[in-house]
Amino acid sequence: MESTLGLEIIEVVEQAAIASARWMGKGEKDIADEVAVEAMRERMNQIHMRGKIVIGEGERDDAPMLFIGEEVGVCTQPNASEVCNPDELIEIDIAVDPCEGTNLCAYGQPGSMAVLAISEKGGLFAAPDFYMKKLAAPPAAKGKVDIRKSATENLKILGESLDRAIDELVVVVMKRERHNDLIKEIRDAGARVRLISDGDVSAAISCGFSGTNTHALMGIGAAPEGVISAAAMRCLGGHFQGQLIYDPAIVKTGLIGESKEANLERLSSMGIADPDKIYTAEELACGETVLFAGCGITPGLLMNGVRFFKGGARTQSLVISNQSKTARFVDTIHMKGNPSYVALK
Ligand SMILES: O=C(COP(=O)(O)O)[C@@H](O)[C@H](O)[C@H](O)[C@H](O)COP(=O)(O)O
Ligand SMILES: [Mn+2]
Ligand SMILES: [Mn+2]
Repeated sequence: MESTLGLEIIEVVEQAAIASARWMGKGEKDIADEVAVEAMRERMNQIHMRGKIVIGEGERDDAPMLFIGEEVGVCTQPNASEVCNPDELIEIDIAVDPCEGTNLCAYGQPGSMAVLAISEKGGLFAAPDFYMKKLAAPPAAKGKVDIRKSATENLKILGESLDRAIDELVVVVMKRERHNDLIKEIRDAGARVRLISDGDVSAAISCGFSGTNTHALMGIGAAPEGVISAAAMRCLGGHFQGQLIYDPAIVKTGLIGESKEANLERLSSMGIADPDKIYTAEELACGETVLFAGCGITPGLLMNGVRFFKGGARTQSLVISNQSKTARFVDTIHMKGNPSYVALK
């Protein structure tokens, strides 16, 4: 699966990022999202694969989305067996966020990316559009930090694991009212906090790479993004844990169903027997083959954003694979028509 898909999915995220980047800074988050969805769908439907969308972020805020259950790829067509070889007919699951950080894109802020994760059927946790408490940390701290522990305890463990003083640690937290106590605790423990308005996928994955000056992600973000982050962190050998949050009183932004009771019922109807379960990266992305792909829309810690020039655009993408154990940064120039020059800078 990996050898054929690895390169093609780069183009899927590249096309989504280019489409979205045309709307960068225009204050139109829904359009930036919609064009990314369309570009992603169009490019995915050219790939010889039998794909099913298991996470299509967008339900929560009525954003345009690739809907859950949607089949994508040439081999989902009725005549698939005539045009696809048997390998390509194996069903694969796909989690997408065509424009992760729509606000960041719409307002020209760093950290917006087109992202997706792929695995064989059943290899990705079909997370409901709920919130998720998350803890991401570098590989050296994997299995040592624990979401059940306090931030103070985890910072101590993190410092020991990374051989750093606590005041040399940077923790990313989303700037939300629900995190006020957490932010205070991290600062009181001596670590530094980088507050972000959106885009916790980039923050989580940055923990998997040294040199990003990002040593942990703590706090509550969206569950679908948690699964995509977990897929990347599983491939990188980093630490990721997630716990679904179903109580609107904890989330405080209000966009989480009607009541705690109704949310619990919804989880149970989805077959989630233990709503408080703490999932590891290996449980959220449990497939034998797991691939993550992302392409920067606006510049971020991991990748450059899309840069347009007269004859096209230049993108930077990242594909991470648990099979080949590679994190491949891909720098691509997309030529439009017959450009009179190709800009390298
Ligand atoms: O920033 C985010 C928004 O994603 P998108 O809708 O694709 O632009 C995500 O990184 C966050 O994980 C998450 O959606 C956010 O935490 C939602 O929380 P809130 O704004 O408090 O409802
Ligand atoms: Mn998102
Ligand atoms: Mn999105």
